[in-house]
Order: sequence, then structure tokens, then C-alpha cells
Amino acid sequence: MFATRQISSIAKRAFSTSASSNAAKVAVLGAAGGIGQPLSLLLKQSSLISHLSLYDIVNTPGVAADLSHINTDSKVTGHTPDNNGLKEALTGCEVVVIPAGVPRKPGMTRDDLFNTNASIVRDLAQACAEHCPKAHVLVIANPVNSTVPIVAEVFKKAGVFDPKRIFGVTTLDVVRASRFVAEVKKVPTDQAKITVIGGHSGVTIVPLLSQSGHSFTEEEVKALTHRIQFGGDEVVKAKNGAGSATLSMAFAGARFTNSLLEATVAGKKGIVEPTFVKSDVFAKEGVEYFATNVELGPNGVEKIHPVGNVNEYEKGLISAAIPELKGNIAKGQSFINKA
Ligand SMILES: NC(=O)C1=CN([C@@H]2O[C@H](COP(=O)(O)OP(=O)(O)OC[C@H]3O[C@@H](n4cnc5c(N)ncnc54)[C@H](O)[C@@H]3O)[C@@H](O)[C@H]2O)C=CC1
Ligand SMILES: O=C([O-])CC(=O)C(=O)O
Repeated sequence: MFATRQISSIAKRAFSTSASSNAAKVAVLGAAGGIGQPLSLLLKQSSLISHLSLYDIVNTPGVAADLSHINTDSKVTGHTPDNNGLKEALTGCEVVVIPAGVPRKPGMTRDDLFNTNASIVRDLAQACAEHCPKAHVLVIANPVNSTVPIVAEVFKKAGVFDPKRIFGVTTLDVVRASRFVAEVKKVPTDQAKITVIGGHSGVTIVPLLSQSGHSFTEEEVKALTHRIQFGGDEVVKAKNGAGSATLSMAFAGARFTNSLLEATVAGKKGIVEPTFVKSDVFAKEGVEYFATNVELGPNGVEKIHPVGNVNEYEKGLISAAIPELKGNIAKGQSFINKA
């Protein structure tokens, strides 16, 4: 009797962690970090994930053991560089999310992170190109305006580049914009849907408040625009040396990952998220990557939405963003292509 019960409970556990055909293996690289842990917690709740594969240079066995007790159906594994851990973490992945890298301290720009994070992202991208070349790669590590071109150049060198599958995660900018506008207009956040285009740092973050359906005074536009562009600095300052946004970023990263899984794994149509991707929108101005709203489909980027109508103030914001973006993108590209 005892033996039977024991066998059936083992069978149930095995069943509860088995892969479902319409669920994917998803890896989080940097999974033990400030973003990685809460992001992994949120992803553990997704029924579209069969296997959550957590990689970091430290501490993932503990994070994975902890998350694996949550009674959702995905399997959770933890990997470190030991025993070919990165290869094991990535093999079979359909989606790889990369929050690995150092965060800002007060007084730093995102570009100041380049020296440390560029090589971290390059090495992880190389491993993705080798072990899961068809995966959708979601780059959170800053500076996003440079790290996305880094991943793309690594994939090009490996001969596996697909521009539809490499994404810079800019979701936090629209999450913040929605919250800040809702506060000013005193409306629920679902009535504050704000388009944000450009890139993910300071003046390259361009909110299009004129498209929101709300009216603003000139002072409100200026204050909101500044707050959306420099929202990250608010958190860096408040954390006072202990890092940058982690919890709101985990929320935003999970939102983007879930949207992508709905489009790719569940085959839902019409899913639109803002994201920094290879784009023709400002190609004439020499900008190769740009964030706009993007419809997601089974193969990643399905359709890049145009910028739409913008007013004179927003045209000025776009003009200020373009040279900075071009510089950030070129810096990432030449990091990989330098002799
Ligand atoms: N795209 C966005 O909107 C946002 C991006 N970020 C960026 O995300 C990155 C991570 O931020 P936090 O989680 O707060 O930092 P953190 O320092 O708390 O965590 C980073 C993790 O990366 C790991 N790591 C370092 N090198 C690694 C490697 N080679 N392979 C695997 N893992 C490695 C570390 O061990 C650590 O656990 C930063 O670059 C930050 O600027 C942060 C907020 C928003
Ligand atoms: O500000 C930072 O360094 C982190 C980040 O990208 C954000 O919070 O938007």
C-alpha cells in the first residue's frame, strides 16, 4: 500500500515537470541577479514555459532549487560555468533572456557600463549562436543601444543572424510612461497607453505623448518627457549605490517574454510590444536599430509599426535621439568587428 502510494507520487512529480508540446524551454542568463531572480519567479508562473533554465556565474543551483518547489508545471534547472553549464543551459532553448551584466551606480550613464557589459554580452551571444542559433534573444543588459548590435554582429559572424529574433527589451520605458501619465491625468493605467520609440537611454527614449489620446499642458509634456527619459536615474539615485531598477524591470521583462511566447508558442495573432530591433524606420538617417511598436509572430518580428503622426516637439526629440543612437550602435558593432 505504502509502496503503491509512493510510486504514484513519484509518477505525479515526473508528470508535473514534463514538457508540454506547446510550451518552450526558456533560459535566463544572469538568473541569480537583481533582475534575474524576480524575472525567473515571474516566468515560473507561465504555462507557456516547459523548462526554465537558469544560468549565472554564481548561485543558480540555489535559485533553481527554490523556484522548483513552486507547483506550476515547468521544470527548473540551475547552471553555472562548471561542467559545460552554459551549453547545457542553452541547448534546446527557444527563448533566451539576458539580464547578465553590471548595473549603474549614481553618476554613471548606461554607456559607462559598456566596458564591462559588452564582453559579457558578446560571450553569452557566442554561446547562443553555437548552442541555440534559432532562439529568440531578448537583451536586457545595458547599454541596450549597444548590446543589441553586439549580439547581432556575433550572430552575423557565426552565420546564424536572423534580425527577426534579436530584441532589445525597452518595455520598462512604456511601463513607466503609462504609470507616470496615469498619475498626472488621474486615470487608471489601462487608459494610459503611451508609445515610446527610439532607444533605451536618456534622450534616445522618445515618448510620443501626442498619440496618447490625452491632452497635456506644455509644462506637463516637458516634465513627463523628462521623467520617462530619466526614470532609470530616479531608481539609481534612490538605491544609492545598490544598483538600478530590478523589480520593475523583472515585471517589464516578464511582460515582453510572455508576449513573445504568446506569439511564438501559442500562435496568438496581433500581439504588439515596443522593442529595439533591426529596423528600416530611420534607415535613411543611418540608424540601423530603432525601437517602435512591433507586431510579434511565430518567427519573432512580424511587422514593424511606423512612427505615425508626431508634433514639432516630438520631431525635436527624435532629432536629438538620432545622433546618439547612431554612436551607440556603431560602438557596439565596432566592438565585435575591430581588427
Ligand atoms: N533594459 C532595461 O530596461 C534595463 C536593463 N538593466 C540592466 O540589466 C543588467 C542587470 O542588472 P541587475 O540584475 O540589477 O544586476 P545584478 O548585478 O544584480 O545582476 C547581474 C547578474 O549577472 C551575473 N553575471 C555577470 N557576468 C555574467 C556572465 N558572464 N554570465 C552570466 N551571468 C553573469 C552576475 O553574477 C549577477 O548575478 C544591468 O546591465 C542593468 O543596467 C536594468 C534595468 C532595466
Ligand atoms: O537606469 C538604469 O541603469 C537601468 C535601466 O536601464 C532602467 O531602469 O531603465
